Amino acid sequence: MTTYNLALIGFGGVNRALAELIRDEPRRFADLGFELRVVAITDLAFGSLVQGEGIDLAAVLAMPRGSSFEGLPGGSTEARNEDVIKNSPADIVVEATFTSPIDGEPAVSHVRWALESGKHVVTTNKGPVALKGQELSTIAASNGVRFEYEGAVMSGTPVIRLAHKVLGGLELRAVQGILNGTSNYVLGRMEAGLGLEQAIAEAQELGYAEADPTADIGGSDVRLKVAILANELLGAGIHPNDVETTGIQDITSQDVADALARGCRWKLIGEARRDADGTVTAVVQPVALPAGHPLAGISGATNAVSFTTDLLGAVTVSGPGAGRVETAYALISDIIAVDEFAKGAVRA
Ligand SMILES: NC(=O)C1=CN([C@@H]2O[C@H](COP(=O)(O)OP(=O)(O)OC[C@H]3O[C@@H](n4cnc5c(N)ncnc54)[C@H](O)[C@@H]3O)[C@@H](O)[C@H]2O)C=CC1
Ligand SMILES: N[C@@H](CC=O)C(=O)O
Repeated sequence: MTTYNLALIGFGGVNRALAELIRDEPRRFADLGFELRVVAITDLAFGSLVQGEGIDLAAVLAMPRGSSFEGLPGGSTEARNEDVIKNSPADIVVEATFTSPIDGEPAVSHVRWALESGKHVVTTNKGPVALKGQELSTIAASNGVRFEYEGAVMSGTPVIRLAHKVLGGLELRAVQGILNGTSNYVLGRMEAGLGLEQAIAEAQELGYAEADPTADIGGSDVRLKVAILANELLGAGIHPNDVETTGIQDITSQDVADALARGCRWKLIGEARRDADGTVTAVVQPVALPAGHPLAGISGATNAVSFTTDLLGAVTVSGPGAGRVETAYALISDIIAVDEFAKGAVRA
């Protein structure tokens, strides 16, 4: 049985959910042909912890936020990310710190340090993928390791890998969908009569929202996801700033009620489309969809994306777009991809 040593960078909702799965369900991984051992954790709130023989996850998960790893063997008060990423005995670095829609930092540096140290990276962080994806994938390839990021779009619902593997041989012409769980949840709660702020607070409590929820409501989270899909699937080579973006911040309770009265539902739609001249146009905007539209019935934190293809027409995938456990699953699917690569490399 292969054992992969993990370094968890960021110990918030998603990485804690992954740690809980490793603690509670080792059989799930054994059935996949490997076991997972967490040898390092860093977080701004806790500091750093490196224990090469494996960290007692039950003990660290029981530590309240605000306590420190200092005092534990291999522990320190500060999140010594660079040292831990470069020098801990991890095979796979799991990056789940805050997403920065501006420059992707510090996650871009975390990913780069790991790949240049010959460590695989799995991440749910959209910043490095949307802003430096091509560069980081090139670094990964030249170091013989994987850079995997399925959770960057639609949480654990397979989108990127599915489109690459299962829609191969089709010409993709456009991608369009609901790509932010928080804003979709909030719009649904506003339909039920809640105010915007109250609905956002619920989404935060449920673990859907970004650390700064204006990224969800203002559209910058979807902008990153549209840029990722446009670059990955349409070969667009665009920057997130190329995606014209309007969020739902100006949609009022009255707008929501008026739409419902007309049989419509407001949705935040992200889209990238290849035009006749070959260029790709990408846009994020709220749209009041008629009830019969396939995306109108997508509710709560569920997301959906529709691929427009030449031979099949529209192919739509729907599933969770946010959530701690759901997103931790994306990391597991990435680790499976790393394992396939590692075993394939061994066989070769
Ligand atoms: N929660 C969700 O549904 C989804 C989250 N994501 C992405 O996954 C990432 C993690 O999400 P969550 O766990 O929900 O966020 P979170 O806010 O619960 O956790 C992030 C953790 O990272 C830590 N952190 C921030 N900067 C750090 C630094 N420089 N060094 C060390 N630790 C640092 C914070 O203290 C916090 O504990 C984010 O980038 C988010 O955009 C992606 C898909 C879905
Ligand atoms: N905050 C995001 C989490 C996933 O990317 C969302 O609500 O969709």
